Amino acid sequence: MVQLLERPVPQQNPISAEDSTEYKTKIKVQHIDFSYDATTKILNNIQLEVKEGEFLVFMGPSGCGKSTLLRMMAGLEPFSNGNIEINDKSVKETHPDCGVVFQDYSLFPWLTAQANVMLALKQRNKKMPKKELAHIAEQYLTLVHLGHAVKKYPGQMSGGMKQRAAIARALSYGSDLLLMDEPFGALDPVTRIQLQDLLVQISAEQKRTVVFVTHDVDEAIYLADRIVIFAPGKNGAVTKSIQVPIEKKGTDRKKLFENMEFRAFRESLLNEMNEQIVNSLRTEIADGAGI
Ligand SMILES: Nc1ncnc2c1ncn2[C@@H]1O[C@H](COP(=O)(O)OP(=O)(O)OP(=O)(O)O)[C@@H](O)[C@H]1O
Repeated sequence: MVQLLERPVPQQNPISAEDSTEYKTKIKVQHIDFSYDATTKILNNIQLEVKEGEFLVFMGPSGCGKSTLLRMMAGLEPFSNGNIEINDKSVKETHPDCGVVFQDYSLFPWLTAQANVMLALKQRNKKMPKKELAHIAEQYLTLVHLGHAVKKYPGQMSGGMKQRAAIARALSYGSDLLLMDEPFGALDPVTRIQLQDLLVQISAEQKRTVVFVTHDVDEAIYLADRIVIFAPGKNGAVTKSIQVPIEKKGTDRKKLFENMEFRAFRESLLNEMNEQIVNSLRTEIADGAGI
C-alpha cells in the first residue's frame, strides 16, 4: 500500500497556463426545487454558492440527487423552480462553459479516443492546425495513461479506459469550470490515486473551479475545500456544507491520511452523514405512523 501511495504524480501537463492567472468561475444555486415526475421530489430548496477556484465535493446516499444537480449546473437538465447562475448568467439562458465528466462517459463512439479529445480542443482553439490538435490530444491521453490507446474507439475500450478518455477530454476543453460525476469510480486504485493528484495539481495551477461527486470519503476530504452533504428528505434532498478544516497544500499524501486531524474529521463527516440519514428516516417513520 505504501508503494502505491508513493507513486509519483504525472509531471507533464499539456495545458497552456496562458490567461489562467486568476480564478474566474463562480456558481450560485438559488432555491432549487426539482422533480422528474409528479410523484417524487428530488431536490428541496437547494441553495449554495461555489466560490471562484473552490473545489466543492458532493457526497450523500445513492439516489438523493447529486448527479441531477450537477447536470442542472451543466445546463443538461431543464428546470423551472429556482435558478442557477454561473458567473452571473443563468444556465437557463446560456449554455454554461464547462468541462464535464459524467457517469456514462459520453464519448462519441464513431471517433477514436484521440479524435474525441481533438474535438474538445478544437472548441477553444478553432484555428489550431490538425497536426497540433492531434499532438496535444495525445499528450492529454498520455497524462491519463492512455498513450497506448489513442487510436482505439470507445467500443474497443474498457470502462476505466473510457472514463480516462472522458477525463482527458474534459481537461483538454480548457474551461475554468470542471463538473465531474464520480470520474474515478471505475479506475484501479493506482490510477485513481494518480488522477486525484493530477486533478489537485491542475485545479490549482490552472485556477479552475471544480464540482465533483464521489462516494469515497477519503477522496472527498483529499480533494475538497468544502463538502456538501446531500440527505434524503420527504420533500426531496436537502444539503449541508462542511468546510474541510485541514491544511493540505504541499502535504505528502501518505502523511495526510495518517494525520490525526484527517482521521478525526473523517470520523465526524461519516457521523454527520449517518445522522442525517437516520433523521430523515425518523421523520418518514413519524409521518407514516401519523405521529
Ligand atoms: N432521467 C431521469 N428520469 C427520472 N428519474 C430520474 C432520472 N435521473 C435520475 N432519476 C431519479 O432521480 C433520483 C436522483 O438521481 P441522481 O442520479 O441524481 O442521484 P445520485 O445522488 O447522483 O445517485 P448516485 O449516487 O447513485 O449516482 C433517483 O431516484 C433517480 O432514480
